[in-house]
Amino acid sequence: MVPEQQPSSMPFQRYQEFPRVDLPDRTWPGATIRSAPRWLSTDLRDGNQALIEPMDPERKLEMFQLLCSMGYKEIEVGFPAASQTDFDFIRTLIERDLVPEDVQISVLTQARTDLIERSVQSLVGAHRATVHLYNATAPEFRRVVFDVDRAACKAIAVDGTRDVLRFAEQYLGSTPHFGYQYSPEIFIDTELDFALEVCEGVMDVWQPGPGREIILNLPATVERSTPNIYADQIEWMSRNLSRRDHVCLSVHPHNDRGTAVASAELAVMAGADRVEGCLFGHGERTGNVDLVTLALNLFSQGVDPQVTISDIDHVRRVVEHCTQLPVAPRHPYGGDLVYTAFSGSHQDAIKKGLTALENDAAQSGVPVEEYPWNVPYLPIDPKDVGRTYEAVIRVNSQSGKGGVSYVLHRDHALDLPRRLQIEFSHVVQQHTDGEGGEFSGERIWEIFESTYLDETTAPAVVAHRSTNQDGSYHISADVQVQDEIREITGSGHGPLSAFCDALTQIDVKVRVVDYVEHSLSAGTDARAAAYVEAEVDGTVVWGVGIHQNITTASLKAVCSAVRRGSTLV
Ligand SMILES: CC(=O)SCCNC(=O)CCNC(=O)[C@H](O)C(C)(C)COP(=O)(O)OP(=O)(O)OC[C@H]1O[C@@H](n2cnc3c(N)ncnc32)[C@H](O)[C@@H]1OP(=O)(O)O
Ligand SMILES: CC(C)C(=O)C(=O)O
Ligand SMILES: [Mg+2]
Repeated sequence: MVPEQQPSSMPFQRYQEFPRVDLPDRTWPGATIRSAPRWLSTDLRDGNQALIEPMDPERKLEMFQLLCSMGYKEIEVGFPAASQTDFDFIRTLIERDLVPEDVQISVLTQARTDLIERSVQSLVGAHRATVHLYNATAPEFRRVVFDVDRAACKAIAVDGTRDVLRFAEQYLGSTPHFGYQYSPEIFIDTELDFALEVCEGVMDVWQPGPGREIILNLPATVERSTPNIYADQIEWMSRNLSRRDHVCLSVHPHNDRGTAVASAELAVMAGADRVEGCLFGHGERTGNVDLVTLALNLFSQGVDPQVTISDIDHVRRVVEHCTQLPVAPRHPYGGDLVYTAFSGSHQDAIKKGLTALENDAAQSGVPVEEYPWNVPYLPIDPKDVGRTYEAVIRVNSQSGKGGVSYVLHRDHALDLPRRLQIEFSHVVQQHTDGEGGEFSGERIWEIFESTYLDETTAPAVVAHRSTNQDGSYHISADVQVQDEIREITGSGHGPLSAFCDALTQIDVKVRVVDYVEHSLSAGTDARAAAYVEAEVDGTVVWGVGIHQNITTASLKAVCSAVRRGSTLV
């Protein structure tokens, strides 16, 4: 019987269900995203206004240049009426000609005449610029913050739009590409018919038409609904807006419920043309929607994100420097740990998946980096975003043979036979259980060396000579036994059986059960690894030998098994 959950002591009765949208014929659930939406980065505005320490001009410029280099074409560069620093930064961008020809900068302003005038003034001389006006339209804001009715609330937006037009004519006559964006702030909580009415009023002033688009941005200023309800709201607006062909329908999800990415994706399925957000989800409170995740989610579905994130660590470093806030280790795509597997079964599957990918690519004659990606537990190839496989498999007490042998292969080109993998992973497990924490490649190698390659205890092959007569192999080997070197001789079908025969002269009884060898490198100083599974005094153990000479490597492997067998007995 499953234990019954108990009522919590939380005051959940204080909260209400978010109202649904009456849209029974909604179409978005059947949609697929097949192309990237237009992106707007608001890192320098919404992202910046939420920082403990807002960016100084150098940091702002660094962020702006990063965004341009990634391919963002619409960038909100500040709230110029808010502070001299913001105003001056925008002036610097324009006066020092730092804005690429194909990048449209935008500035945000409240719908207040003096603030609009100052905002428009900040854009004088820009090649491409957008003024972004907002006012809150939700009932609670109308009642509490502005103390206005619907008509007066709409008038704030409409009058503000007139101000924008007026000041643009006055100051920006020479700006070849001037754009306008309006946001009914708190759209998510605004009655849909009223949001529509305000947007229509704004459009009546702006008069969108061919060659004269308007951006209507519908923010989830505070994310309060499940993403499907936001998607319904967007589909409803998209269907009901007039002049739809000349409207760029934009969304601006925040992440209060942790579902901003889903909200943005469903909103695009519901008809949104454009998404506003910040790199790694910076922004007010829990942040704006994360543009990096959105882009790489598209990428992982075979859709060109139209921004380049080929070196995600570089993007992350710049963002961390500019925001002075860290990206969390588990942050999608960019966190330190997101391409790492610690647990045994994951490591095993990844290791097999990577090998299969290489084999499949080789068989079809396609370079592996172009071959369709399909590796368990890794939604994208870390290399596509500039990560190496170094950190993919890391070893701790949760790890199994796959991880340990992957690390040995990665760092030392050793291909341990399966049963040796099992044996050695138990050895490592004893250490991880005892010592705890993560085991580096160096630490694993140390354990491997001391377990299999340490020749300080007897027996150890010092030299060997052999002859092959009458179909029989004769060996004479100098073997270190305690403090002396003994010459032992033996015969067999090959070096291994002859050596095992010779070892009986020093009272060692060993029978080879399995033998595997492979080369470790190419060229004149090529080395080989030999693995011997042997029964030593009734115990079956593995031994490993590494040497330029493959016969020497195999004899060393036998001695390694003998040493290991005698310690275990
Ligand atoms: C959801 C968002 O992220 S919106 C963007 C938020 N970002 C910012 O506010 C950062 C920059 N803002 C600022 O620095 C300041 O707010 C300033 C300089 C623009 C204005 O400062 P102040 O004049 O002191 O006004 P304050 O910030 O207190 O704003 C509140 C006043 O503006 C009014 N107001 C607020 N938003 C708007 C708006 N979008 N349109 C018109 N009026 C508005 C309020 O009703 C209130 O008016 P009241 O004083 O008559 O009651
Ligand atoms: C100004 C608007 C677009 C905003 O940032 C919000 O509503 O979150
Ligand atoms: Mg916002």
